[in-house]
Amino acid sequence: GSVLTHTGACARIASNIYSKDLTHRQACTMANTIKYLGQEEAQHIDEELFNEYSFSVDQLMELAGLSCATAVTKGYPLQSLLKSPPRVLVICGPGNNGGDGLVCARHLRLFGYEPSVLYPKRPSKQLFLNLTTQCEKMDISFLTEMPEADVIDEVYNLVVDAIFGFSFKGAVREPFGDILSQLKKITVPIASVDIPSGWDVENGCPDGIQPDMLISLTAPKKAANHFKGRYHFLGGRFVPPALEQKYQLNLPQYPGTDCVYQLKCHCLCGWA
Ligand SMILES: NC(=O)C1=CN([C@@H]2O[C@H](COP(=O)(O)OP(=O)(O)OC[C@H]3O[C@@H](n4cnc5c(N)ncnc54)[C@H](OP(=O)(O)O)[C@@H]3O)[C@@H](O)[C@H]2O)[C@@H](O)CC1
Ligand SMILES: [K+]
Repeated sequence: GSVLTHTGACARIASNIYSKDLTHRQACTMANTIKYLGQEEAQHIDEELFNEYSFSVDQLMELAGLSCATAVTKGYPLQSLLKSPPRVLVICGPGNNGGDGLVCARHLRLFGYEPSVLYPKRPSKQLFLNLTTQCEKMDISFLTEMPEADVIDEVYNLVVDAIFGFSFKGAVREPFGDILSQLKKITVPIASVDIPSGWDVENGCPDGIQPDMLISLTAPKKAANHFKGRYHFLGGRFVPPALEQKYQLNLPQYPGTDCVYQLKCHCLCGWA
């Protein structure tokens, strides 16, 4: 077939599907060449990183959490925050997504923010105990219960959602149902780690939380096609080229030594 530039391909696909039931922006997102992963594919890549490439969870989680904290500094720089002190609420779930949240909180502290962590269901694995101790030793406070939505709006500048990632399945179980229903009521922005929590990993969730920022780790999951917030970042700059090729991830070139890449549409639709 004919060789199209990225911009040409994006514009062509967008114009073909725009007239159906998609917004121009959704069409452009889909037309982007970067691969959006299904749930099983994301889990296979994860297993391969650990089993074939011999990474440890701690290593990748550190880079994932650093990416999330860095993305927060780009979308919500300290000097732009409306409330002082620069408080951020980080909500951590029971799996590795929650671990990313703990790492993110620690780096946010180093970047000058004042994170508080809500970590209601803590696994007993040493990794999570260590990450918790590291936060405590850095004067990061742990909340004993989820604040009401109006309290969050009053006290915090934003919420980092590190509740569920790509292994989420089925109906939300407590205490996370209550937590997510408070998050649906807040007006301060939500930054979601990897997947907006409570969303189906592939199909999203039309009446779920609506984050302002999404940090996709390794590669976006299919749910990201339904993301309507302002900032979509790619993070987790640790994918070996051979693995990227095997799964045809078509990842963009991260700028210089940056650990995040801001995803935007490259056609001329004006979405930036
Ligand atoms: N390779 C990568 O890219 C890297 C990925 N990384 C990160 O790991 C994330 C994936 O982590 P993961 O596999 O540990 O699972 P995750 O999504 O955190 O949650 C599972 C937990 O949630 C629970 N749970 C599930 N469904 C539920 C429900 N309906 N209602 C309530 N609870 C429910 C379930 O609990 P249980 O079933 O045991 O009760 C389980 O404990 C990924 O998204 C990324 O952020 C980085 O750290 C490093 C490199
Ligand atoms: K999440």
